[in-house]
Formats: sequence, structure tokens, C-alpha cells
Amino acid sequence: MAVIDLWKSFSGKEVLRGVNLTVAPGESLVIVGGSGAGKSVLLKHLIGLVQPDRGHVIVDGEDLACAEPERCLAIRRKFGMSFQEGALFDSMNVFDNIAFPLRRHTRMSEEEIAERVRECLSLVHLSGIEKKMPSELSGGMRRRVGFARAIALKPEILLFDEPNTGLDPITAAAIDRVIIEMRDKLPVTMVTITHDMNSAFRIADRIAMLRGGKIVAVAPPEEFRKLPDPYVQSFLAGQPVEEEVA
Ligand SMILES: Nc1ncnc2c1ncn2[C@@H]1O[C@H](COP(=O)(O)OP(=O)(O)OP(=O)(O)O)[C@@H](O)[C@H]1O
Repeated sequence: MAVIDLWKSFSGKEVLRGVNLTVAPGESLVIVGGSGAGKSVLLKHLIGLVQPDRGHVIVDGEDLACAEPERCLAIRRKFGMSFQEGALFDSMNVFDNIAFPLRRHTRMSEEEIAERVRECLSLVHLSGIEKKMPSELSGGMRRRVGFARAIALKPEILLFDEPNTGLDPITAAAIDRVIIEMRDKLPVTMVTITHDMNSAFRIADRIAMLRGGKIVAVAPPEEFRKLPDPYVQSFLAGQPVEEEVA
């Protein structure tokens, strides 16, 4: 997947100002940046939920930004998205939450769906909780059910939006282990946005920093740690800075 010279403004405010980024097949790329840097806006472009003012998002050789609406939907099916805090349907039990995309987008029988739900729950170490309601689950479990739903359709690319927000450090580390396991066990490419540098170092093959509407640094974790850029260093020291977008 590649992002080429992506620009986006909202009401005259430039949020993305020429983002360039490539993600290799099977790689786990983590995008970090201060509050308001445009991480969510960038993530929405990757999945075609937002159209750029200028630039391209290339997925398997196709330009998502130029694709016809039907083609855009087909390309979007290649993605699995894990939203902040799991974003489960509160009125459905765990089984129906994970079965939802399978019932909607495939012709699988209920038996096949049950088998796939079992497989997905097993991958996130939550076997046997099909009948539970989201309200009965802890924050970490809800995230993992969200992951199970995101992988149900066997996506090529998994997007994680702040997978650790609001979790205690131990639960956050457990979530990261599940993400790493998914990367190792599934033929999947991963893009995660986060503020959490501890998490970024655990789950990334490469870390990209978004600042001022551009990617200002991309490096594997160990190299990223040593980058001399003062902004990167203040970020690493746990002092995320408010972005000023004009
Ligand atoms: N639909 C929209 N309309 C207008 N402005 C928007 C819209 N979406 C995002 N923005 C603006 O774009 C900027 C970047 O927002 P974004 O949510 O991408 O930041 P972020 O890096 O994800 O921040 P955080 O880490 O705090 O979630 C913000 O100033 C936000 O107000």
C-alpha cells in the first residue's frame, strides 16, 4: 500500500500537507503524532472513508482516491478496521457482533459462520465467550472482540485506531501481544495509529511520525529511538505536543 502526496483541508484548515508513505506486505507500520496531527484523518483516507483534495492511496495497484464507488467498496473489503474501544454493537452478543460482517458480506452458512467466529475468538484468546454481551466484558476484552470482528472477513490489511486508549498498562501490553500474534499468524499487513510510544515500540516493524501534515520520520523502532529530531525526542520522553495546523 502506498500513500502519495496526500493533501486534505477542512474549512480552509490544512490537515494533511503532502503525506507520503509506503507499507510493505506483511509489515506492521505504526503512525504516531501529537493530538490533532491528522492521524485519524489519514487513517480514514487509507480506507476510502474520506476523499483527498489531492494525492493518491494505492492498494494492490489501484488508486482508492480515483476508484468508482463500486470499486471503492471492493477495495475497502480488503481492509479490516478495529475502532477505538472496540465499537461493538451493544445490543448484540459477542457471537452476533463477529458474525455481523460474515452475514452481511458472505454467503456462508450459519454453521460455517459459527466455525469462523470460533476461529477468530480463539486467535484473540477469548474462546467460549460467544454468548456474553459487550456490557459484561472488560475494556481489554471488548478490544479483542473488536479485533476478532475485524479479522472475520480475512482482510489483507488491518487498521487499528488507538488500540490501547484508556487501558491500564498491563492490559495495554496484553493487547499488544495479541496484535503481534495476529501479525505473526495471519497473512496480514497492519497500520496502527497511536499516541502510545510504548505500544508503538512493541508492535511496529517501522514507526512513522506525522507532524505538520507530513510524515517527518520513518524508521524501525531501534533507529527511531535514536533520531536526533527534537520533536521526536520530546515525544519519546512522553511529552506529546499539540499540533498547530494552520
Ligand atoms: N470532518 C472534519 N471536519 C473538520 N475538521 C476535521 C474533520 N476531521 C478532522 N478534522 C480536524 O483535523 C485535525 C486532525 O484531526 P485528527 O482527528 O485526524 O487528529 P489526530 O491526530 O487523530 O488526533 P488525536 O490523537 O487527538 O485523535 C483536527 O484539527 C480536527 O479538528
